[in-house]
Amino acid sequence: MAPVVVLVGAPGCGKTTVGRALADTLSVEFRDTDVDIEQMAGKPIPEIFIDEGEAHFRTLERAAVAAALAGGTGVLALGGGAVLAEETRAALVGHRVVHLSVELPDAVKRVGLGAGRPLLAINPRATLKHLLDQRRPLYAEVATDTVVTDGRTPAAVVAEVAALLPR
Ligand SMILES: Nc1ncnc2c1ncn2[C@@H]1O[C@H](COP(=O)(O)OP(=O)(O)O)[C@@H](O)[C@H]1O
Ligand SMILES: O=C(O)C1=C[C@@H](OP(=O)(O)O)[C@@H](O)[C@H](O)C1
Ligand SMILES: [Mg+2]
Repeated sequence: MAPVVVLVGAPGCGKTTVGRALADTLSVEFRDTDVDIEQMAGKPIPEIFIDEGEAHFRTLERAAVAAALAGGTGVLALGGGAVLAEETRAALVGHRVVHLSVELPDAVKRVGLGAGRPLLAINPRATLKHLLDQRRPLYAEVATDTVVTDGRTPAAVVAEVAALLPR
């Protein structure tokens, strides 16, 4: 069975937060490929970046996304960079994919100075701007729906995503 919904979007758009709450609302399981990658590697994401580098992380991520899509968990959150892989974009065709969109001001506020995102460890604002510019077309390419998250609470976003799903 396919996941009920796959969430994509930039770091800080709320994939993990909204995904977990949405899964609760729908009484289905929640899966986050970042957690799966950490389990595969046996270490946190920042350590994978430090020890093996981003390319290795992306290899693990492609495998984690493919396994999770085949696994059929209810709500599936991807990492923000998963859509960079052509293979992953192709694998998402036919799934219900919701892009949680966020623009720079809210993304910066939300990711703050948190240590969990190695790509944003240096100059988070400039890096996020670059990531958003590079990835916006890729999120649009894979998404079946887009839900705006700027200035909205996670609960409001959850309700809008839930309303898109078949009952
Ligand atoms: N709609 C929202 N409004 C305000 N803060 C949010 C919203 N969605 C998520 N957050 C907060 O932003 C941070 C990043 O959210 P997270 O779910 O980890 O994003 P992602 O998984 O997309 O990177 C968390 O601290 C979370 O509580
Ligand atoms: O944007 C990215 O390339 C990344 C986003 C992170 O996930 P979130 O989007 O959940 O923060 C995580 O997969 C890793 O740090 C790389
Ligand atoms: Mg996340």
